[in-house]
Amino acid sequence: MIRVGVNGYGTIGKRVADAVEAQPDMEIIGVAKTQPNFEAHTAVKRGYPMYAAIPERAPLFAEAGIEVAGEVDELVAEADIIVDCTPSGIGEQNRELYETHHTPAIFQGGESADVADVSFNARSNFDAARDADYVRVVSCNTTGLSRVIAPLEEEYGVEKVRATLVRRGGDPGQNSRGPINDILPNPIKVPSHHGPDVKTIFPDLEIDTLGLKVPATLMHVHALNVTLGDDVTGAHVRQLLEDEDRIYVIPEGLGIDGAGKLKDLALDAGRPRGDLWENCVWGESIGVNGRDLYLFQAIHQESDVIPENVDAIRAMFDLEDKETSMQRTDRQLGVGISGDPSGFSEQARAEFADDD
Ligand SMILES: NC(=O)C1=CN([C@@H]2O[C@H](COP(=O)(O)OP(=O)(O)OC[C@H]3O[C@@H](n4cnc5c(N)ncnc54)[C@H](O)[C@@H]3O)[C@@H](O)[C@H]2O)C=CC1
Ligand SMILES: O=C(OP(=O)(O)O)[C@H](O)COP(=O)(O)O
Repeated sequence: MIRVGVNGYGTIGKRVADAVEAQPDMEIIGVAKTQPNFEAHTAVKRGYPMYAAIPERAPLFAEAGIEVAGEVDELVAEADIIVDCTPSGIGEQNRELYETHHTPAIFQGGESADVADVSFNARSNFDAARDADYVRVVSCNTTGLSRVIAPLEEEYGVEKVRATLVRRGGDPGQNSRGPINDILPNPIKVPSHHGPDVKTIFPDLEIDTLGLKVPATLMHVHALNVTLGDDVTGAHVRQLLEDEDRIYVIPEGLGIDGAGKLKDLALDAGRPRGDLWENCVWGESIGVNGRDLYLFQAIHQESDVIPENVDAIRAMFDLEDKETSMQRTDRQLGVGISGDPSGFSEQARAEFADDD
């Protein structure tokens, strides 16, 4: 049983904690937080021991009625691995703490690539993280791009990727973010940082990306053009993507015409926090002209990286091969929307219970 600590219990951290706890081969031994806000109370309700990320603030937790199990360095000392889910730039500062205690760590995509030995996407380079001490799970957008590029590259070869990323302005709780009423080229300079980030996973890939930010909190939407190595048909590409567990090809006829209805689908299905761990590719958008493939996909920024963090732990401890780890993660979480979108989580869990 791998003993996991989560440092930084916000949007990503709380989801990672629940996903780890749902696995049979790992457990949460504590989470570190800076303040006793509503998420701290949720952590307590879920039974996660609470550690003070900033020692001087420990008394605030006691005042809020939250028992503190210790300070963050105690959590780091006790854990087999820390998943660092602190805001961009803080993870880099924390690396010294992890090194001091010889505790391996996973960082998130807001950190620069050189924070870790390996940038990770389970589908694309699982084995690169084997036995690594420091791994960075790439950002939500890079994860979304990598999951599509990997099967295309394997099946047809990829000559060039061009992607326009329409990014949500902030997460639902980030009321200080924007824009509120604007459409921002962001970054204005082309290419955006996403292309180079994808190249941390596919070093030889030709890719240009453009980014925008819009007044939405739901999801990112990508418009993708991939020049493939072979002439293909749309139907062939569609089948290839449908065969990927972490890609949901949205069927025609469901009336899902945007990110809002995708989120409704997840909520109707009873998914925790309305999460959509899969890339959501509109089936109707998959179009081919010679070797040029086009498609639209929506990426749920708050949750697509969550299964990747679980797989990164298994890779770093050399617990499973890629396929076994990804399948186990997916089944425990309920990843994989299939025929009946209204009941997929329960169905996936039941299948797993049958298997084990
Ligand atoms: N929210 C998103 O859409 C995605 C975020 N990421 C990356 O994940 C990382 C975390 O992002 P979020 O969860 O969105 O941030 P967040 O702001 O929701 O959560 C970060 C948490 O860390 C806490 N924190 C701040 N300083 C700390 C410290 N010194 N020690 C311990 N905890 C501290 C904050 O109070 C907060 O609870 C970033 O690198 C981000 O770029 C990656 C994919 C998607
Ligand atoms: O890494 C992300 O996006 P990005 O790859 O577009 O920079 C995550 O969605 C977090 O982005 P944020 O820095 O806008 O919170």
